[in-house]
Amino acid sequence: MLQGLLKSTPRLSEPGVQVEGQRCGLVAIVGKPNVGKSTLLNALVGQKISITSRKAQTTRHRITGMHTQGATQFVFVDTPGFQTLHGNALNKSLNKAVQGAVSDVDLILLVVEAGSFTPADARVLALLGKDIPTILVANKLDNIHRRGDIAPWLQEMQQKHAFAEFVPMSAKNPKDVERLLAVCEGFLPEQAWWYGEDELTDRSEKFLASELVREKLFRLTGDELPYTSTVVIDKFEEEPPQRKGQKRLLRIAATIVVERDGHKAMVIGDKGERIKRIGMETRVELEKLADAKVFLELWVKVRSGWADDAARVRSFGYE
Ligand SMILES: Nc1nc2c(ncn2[C@@H]2O[C@H](COP(=O)(O)OP(=O)(O)OP(=O)(O)O)[C@@H](O)[C@H]2O)c(=O)[nH]1
Repeated sequence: MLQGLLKSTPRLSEPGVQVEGQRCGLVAIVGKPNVGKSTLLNALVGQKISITSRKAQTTRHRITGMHTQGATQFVFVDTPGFQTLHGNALNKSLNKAVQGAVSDVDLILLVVEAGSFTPADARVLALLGKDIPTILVANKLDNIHRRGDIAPWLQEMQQKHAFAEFVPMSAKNPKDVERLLAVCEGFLPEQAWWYGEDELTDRSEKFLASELVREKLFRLTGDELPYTSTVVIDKFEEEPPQRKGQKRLLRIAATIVVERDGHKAMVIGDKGERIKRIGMETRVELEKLADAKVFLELWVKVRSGWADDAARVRSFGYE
C-alpha cells in the first residue's frame, strides 16, 4: 500500500538526518463527492496536481501531494468521493480506497460544505476511527452570506464527533489555506522529511497525462457525460532532446472509454471539434507541467457496462 511504502522508504536523496524541529506526516483529505477536496489539495500544495471539475466523482485515485514550508513537510492524500448511491464494482473499489486512506495517517481533514451536514457526510464520518485527530474543514464559506449563521451549526458539529479543530474556510482563499496549514502543522510528528523540499507529487507523468485528459473531457462535455467514462494510456514514450536547448519529447496515445455510442459521439463532437479541443488543452497544460514537448493521440472506444464488471475495473487500474 502506498502509505506503507512512503513510511518505510524515505528518499535517500534527502539528507535523512533528523534536523531539530523538523516535522513530517501524512494528512488524509476525505469527504463526500464535490465538497472541494481536490481544490483544497491543489491549494495546499500550491500547484495543480489533482483534477477538479463541477461534476461529482471526478477523483478516482489517491493522490499524494507534498508541501514543505518552514521546518514542516505535509504529505497529503486525496481520496475518492465517498459514493453512496450505487453498489457497483467501481464504487466498491472507491469505498475501499477511502478506508485504506484513513487507516494509517497522522491527521484527517474531513471536508464538508459549511452549514451543511448530510447523511452522505455522516457516512464518511462513520468510516473514521476515533484515534486519529480529525479536523472539520467547513469549506465553501464564501457561499454563506450571513457569517452569524455558522456558529449554531458549528455547535451542532461538536456533538457529532470529538473533532480536534474546526476550520471554516474557502479553499479558493489563499489566506484561509495558510491558516489551515498552520493548524495542521501542530498535529504532525517531529521526524525527518521523506521528500525533497521542491517535490510536489510522487505520481508519474503518465498518470498526470491521464488525469488531464479526464479533466478536459469532463470540463468540455459538461453534465452530459456519465462519470463512468474513463481514460486509459496506451502508449507513453519519452525521447531525449535532439539538440542542446531543445526539450525532451513525450509521445502519448490515450483512449477515452465510454459506455454508449451516443457518448462516443458526444466526446468526438461536431466534425471532431470536441475531441480536438480536449487533446489540444491537455497537450498545452502537460507541456507546461512536464516541461517537455508533447505529441498526443486520442481515441474513443465504447465498452458498455464496464463500471459493473469487477475484472474490467481492475484492468483499468482501479484496485
Ligand atoms: N464557492 C466555492 N466553490 C468551491 C470551493 N472549493 C471548491 N469549490 C468548487 O466545488 C466544486 C467541486 O470541487 P472539487 O475540488 O472537484 O471537489 P471534490 O470534493 O474533489 O470532488 P470529487 O472529485 O467528486 O470527490 C468545483 O466546482 C470547485 O470549484 C470554495 O471554497 N468555494
